Amino acid sequence: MISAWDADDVRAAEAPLLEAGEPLMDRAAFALARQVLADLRARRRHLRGARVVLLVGAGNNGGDALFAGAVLARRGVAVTAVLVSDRAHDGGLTTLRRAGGRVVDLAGEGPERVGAVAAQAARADVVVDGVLGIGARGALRGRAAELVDALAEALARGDGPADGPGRPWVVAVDLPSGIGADDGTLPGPVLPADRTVTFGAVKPGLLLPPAASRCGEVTAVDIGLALDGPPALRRLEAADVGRAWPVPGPADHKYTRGVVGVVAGTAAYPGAAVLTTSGAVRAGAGMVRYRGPGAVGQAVVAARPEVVVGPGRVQSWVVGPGIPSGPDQPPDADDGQHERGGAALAAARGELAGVREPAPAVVDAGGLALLGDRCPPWFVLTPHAGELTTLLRSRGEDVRRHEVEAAPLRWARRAQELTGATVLLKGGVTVVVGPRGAFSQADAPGWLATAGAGDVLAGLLGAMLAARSAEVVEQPTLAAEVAAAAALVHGRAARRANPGGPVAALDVAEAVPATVAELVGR
Ligand SMILES: NC(=O)C1=CN([C@@H]2O[C@H](COP(=O)(O)OP(=O)(O)OC[C@H]3O[C@@H](n4cnc5c(N)ncnc54)[C@H](OP(=O)(O)O)[C@@H]3O)[C@@H](O)[C@H]2O)[C@H](O)CC1
Ligand SMILES: [K+]
Repeated sequence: MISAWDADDVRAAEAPLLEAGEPLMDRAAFALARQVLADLRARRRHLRGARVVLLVGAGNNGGDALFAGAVLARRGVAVTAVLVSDRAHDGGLTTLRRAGGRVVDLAGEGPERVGAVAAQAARADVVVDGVLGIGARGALRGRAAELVDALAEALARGDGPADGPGRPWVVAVDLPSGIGADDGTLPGPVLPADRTVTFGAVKPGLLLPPAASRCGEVTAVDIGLALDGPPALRRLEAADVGRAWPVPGPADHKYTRGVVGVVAGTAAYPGAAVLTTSGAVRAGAGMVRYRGPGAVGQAVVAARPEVVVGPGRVQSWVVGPGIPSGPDQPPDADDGQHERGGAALAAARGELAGVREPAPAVVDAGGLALLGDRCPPWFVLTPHAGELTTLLRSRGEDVRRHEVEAAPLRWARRAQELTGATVLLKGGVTVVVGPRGAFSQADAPGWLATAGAGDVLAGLLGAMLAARSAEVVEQPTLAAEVAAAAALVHGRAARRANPGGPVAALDVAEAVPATVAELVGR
């Protein structure tokens, strides 16, 4: 598992060590230099003649870059520091100069110099982005923003090193300058990195969309910080999911393995019912019960003979895939699924006569219109950005889809606050927010953005929740972890279904058993 802490928590952890005179910046700078040397060696035969340009801001982020540059200069690398602010770390500057590094004071020169300096940086083997770290406030501004824009243009133009691979390798110091360290937003220009060397702890912004796509490979460096509070964000890895997977034993039967109730699909969208039940069956549900129109039930059983059509005891519900909602639907467009879904959610709340205990519920697509005011945390909503926007607006938030996509953690958190449910926001990177803490999962290939993939995820998640039904109802934070695990399995199944190529949603469901076997077998 990867844990990420907010910038303030990192600062609080740094403070006592700085007080005690611990050389945190030296540790950071040496680790950064070591990584840049390794990256240089991977890109060219000899260090001699290699060129590195440091983009240096006003604070300690720039300090890290300057001290690291001095280490490189002492190894024979031609190092140039470009100062983008009227201040720079004195000690770092002195050390770099003593080591033979050059300094260009771009902040002190006119804007006409920006293009030339950007062109010089574009010809370097490595550009080290040391403009801003966790001290950033808002979008990159001033000469730093001008230089990042000009450099991005030069790179897009194809400028690159004379004697090395096509373009400079960009290494971000602590984080790409200008991203939201805690929320992963991109308030302004950011120089995309090929690698981010982050110190003390991973910051949430490195794992969250949209900023995560600008970070490249994240290398975390231990500089001796003790972060003992709860992380702001976590990312499950394969081993975490394999360890937690409920492997059945000789005493198990379908009810201990978990029965999933599925209310999905309509005569107009029967495929969603097949995909959702397939996801549940292939994830190892003890049994799947389908609720819906007769013709759809027949299509489901034809595709998945394991599925039972009709009512009965369940340990989790999946409500909504393929069920239309919204004001522009003709009244009978849902084929009675709104009523069935409403009853299922009442049962999941433990509020339906004759139902013994509440059960976790996955609420997707048209099911989101059936929620009522408040939900228990064992309800997992699985909207995409458009559905989340509709949900938020229906609860009084004046938000647009592009704003949700620009700040997914913020708006998934808001939806969790407004509904009480656990929220899994689907996207290239999946963000899950529970009553305490959040997850970000980046397991899915872009190929998974295909019709029906969300239906398979809903069924897969339904089976995983059913397998731990009582636990999930008792522990309010567990649903978020199970949802993050489902996103990991879903993404890995898509990769397994057709590595590096297109996948159909049903292929993803078919690949789930082998994916789970590999995780459990680790
Ligand atoms: N604390 C330590 O000893 C260690 C810190 N590490 C590294 O240090 C940075 C954090 O350094 P800090 O000096 O706190 O802040 P930054 O370097 O990130 O930013 C400093 C200045 O940048 C200016 N600023 C702020 N926002 C913007 C913006 N949007 N655009 C342009 N410039 C901006 C601001 O200067 P002003 O003159 O505008 O006030 C800031 O003062 C951390 O990320 C690590 O890299 C070590 O790694 C560990 C030890
Ligand atoms: K930086």
